[in-house]
Amino acid sequence: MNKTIKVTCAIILYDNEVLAVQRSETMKLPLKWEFPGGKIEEGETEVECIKREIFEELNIKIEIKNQLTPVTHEYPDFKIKLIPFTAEYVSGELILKEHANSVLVNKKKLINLDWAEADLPILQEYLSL
Ligand SMILES: Nc1nc2c([nH]c(=O)n2[C@H]2C[C@H](O)[C@@H](COP(=O)(O)OP(=O)(O)OP(=O)(O)O)O2)c(=O)[nH]1
Repeated sequence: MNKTIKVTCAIILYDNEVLAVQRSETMKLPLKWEFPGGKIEEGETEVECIKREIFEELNIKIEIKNQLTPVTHEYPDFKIKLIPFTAEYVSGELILKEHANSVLVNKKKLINLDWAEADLPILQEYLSL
């Protein structure tokens, strides 16, 4: 069995809207929408990971607010533990380094995007806050 990969992601508020990003055609889960983030590296805390990933992928700095409930999800060919944080934009110009697209969406409209499956419970929890 493959081992579970640990991934952090951030629900980033930017002028009262939430940032969602679309995976590129060449990534796993092509063209699915997700909260930006990535795999935890050895020796790194979850919070260090999410801040690093957001800067690497989007060129912005964020402030972490809260951790939401982690979700374990099995895709057909791999399994992840997705660890979500809420966050606020702090500084920097948004530059997409890896993703195909990004949108700022009103919280109530987030559900209309075609999300990576593992994100759905996270989205549900966030919408209930
Ligand atoms: N960053 C992020 N990844 C997510 C989310 N939901 C979800 O299922 N994932 C999956 C997609 C990826 O397989 C994995 C995150 O890894 P990554 O973004 O660092 O890796 P990657 O696309 O380069 O994947 P890989 O080809 O290296 O395996 O978690 C999410 O909301 N954010």
